[in-house]
Amino acid sequence: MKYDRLDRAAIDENLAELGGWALADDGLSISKTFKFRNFVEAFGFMTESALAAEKFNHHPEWFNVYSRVEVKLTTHDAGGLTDHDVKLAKAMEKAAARRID
Ligand SMILES: C[C@H](O)[C@H](O)[C@H]1CNC2=NC(N)=NC(=O)C2=N1
Repeated sequence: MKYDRLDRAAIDENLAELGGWALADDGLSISKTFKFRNFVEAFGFMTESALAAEKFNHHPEWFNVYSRVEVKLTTHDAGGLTDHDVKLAKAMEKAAARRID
């Protein structure tokens, strides 16, 4: 397990590659809102993301209402952003193939 915090240059680089993720004002987390056609699609995304999270032992903070899932990623053990957040964000992008915007 690597808990090294990413520096600002690494964060910016990864955010540019990921697309659509916003860095929090305090620089300690990234977030993105995913929209789906309905609750089943949103929950499918959450299910696939949950399996990736378990595999990585790295878990999202998230909030779901019907077809919308708001996601926030941070590494609690490191008090900020690490490679683990980037890895989970990439897995969530894959899981969100059926998003509508
Ligand atoms: C004990 C367990 O391995 C740790 O608490 C893991 C679990 N999932 C985690 N998820 C996230 N997002 N940050 C962590 O620091 C973290 N730590």
